[in-house]
Amino acid sequence: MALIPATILTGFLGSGKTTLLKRVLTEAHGQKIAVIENEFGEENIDNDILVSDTHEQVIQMSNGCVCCTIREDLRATLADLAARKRRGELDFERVVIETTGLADPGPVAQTFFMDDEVAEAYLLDSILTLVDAKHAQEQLDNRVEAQRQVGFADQIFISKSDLVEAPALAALQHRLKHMNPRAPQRTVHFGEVAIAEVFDLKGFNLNAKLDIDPDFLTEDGHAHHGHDHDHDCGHDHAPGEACHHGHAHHHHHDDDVKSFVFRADKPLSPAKLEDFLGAIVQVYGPKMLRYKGVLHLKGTERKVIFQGVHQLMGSDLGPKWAPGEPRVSKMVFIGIDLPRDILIKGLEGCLA
Ligand SMILES: Nc1nc2c(ncn2[C@@H]2O[C@H](COP(=O)(O)OP(=O)(O)OP(=O)(O)O)[C@@H](O)[C@H]2O)c(=O)[nH]1
Repeated sequence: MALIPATILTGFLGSGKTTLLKRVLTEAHGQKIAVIENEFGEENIDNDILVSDTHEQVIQMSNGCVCCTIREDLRATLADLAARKRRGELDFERVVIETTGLADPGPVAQTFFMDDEVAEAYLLDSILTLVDAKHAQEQLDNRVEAQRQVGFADQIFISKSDLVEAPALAALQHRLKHMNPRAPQRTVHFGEVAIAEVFDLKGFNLNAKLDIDPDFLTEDGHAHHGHDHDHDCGHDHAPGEACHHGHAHHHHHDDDVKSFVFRADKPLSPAKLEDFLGAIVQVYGPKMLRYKGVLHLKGTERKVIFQGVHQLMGSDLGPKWAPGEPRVSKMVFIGIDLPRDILIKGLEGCLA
């Protein structure tokens, strides 16, 4: 049986998850979608909103948060849905999990890898994160959950851009890009987004490529993040405008979630790499939110697609390197206070 694609919809409280989901379900004529709703309270308001307008299967998981207390419920719900589909009792083509605004997407994503029954039935398509343009700066300053939701995203949707001025939006986009350079960003007005931009993104499975703006990489390659001039630098200038005072800038936000990229022109040794990454995830796994890469490994003519969440990692053989295509390994790491230099040095030590 074909794997059932699953989408995790996350975003801080009030960021517009339900609004977006409702739009998508309304638009998704002909597609049968099972929705797993997770809310804290007993009253599931979102559920009513969704059910009144659509004919989807909505499974409600209340009284806890899907990422912690009721994670076993999530596993059981997913397994049960798949079993009922197999038996012909339920008919659906994909699953959407809407998490609570305070959920950490990590454990939710891990459910798709850790449990055999779930892993055999589902394919995690992508993690979509809603970011509230009006409130995100403050949420990101104060709430680690909000940061992690951005760090995990395969696609970022920015809601409520109608409520902010263009420079504030640009500053937010800049900040998000530095936290997660891998996730494309797109503004959405009251959830208005084409279904093709929501489903089958294959973001998590990374079948295709790492979409990282090359200029961004050069900028980010420096140890000093001299680019966040637009916040808290103590000088009066418009957001987005560079600060012209001559002192050295630090990363003023001190966002816990940061990212960096490793690149190598020479092939990597599979054995060395496995040893090194295996050791690294033992130590830093809890801080490693997402890491992904396209690798050139010695001994294979095919690209190796590598990805992980916390301690769990996996790799797949991708397509062959095209004739004349530069065989460059690229890996992006997104995490909390990751020791960039240790990781980069270690990876350089893995060259064949
Ligand atoms: N101005 C504006 N408001 C929006 C936009 N998108 C959503 N909203 C409003 O924001 C509020 C919260 O939206 P929801 O979709 O309920 O947010 P949520 O993320 O599901 O909220 P929780 O489930 O409580 O975490 C609602 O009043 C929406 O109408 C937008 O693009 N612009």
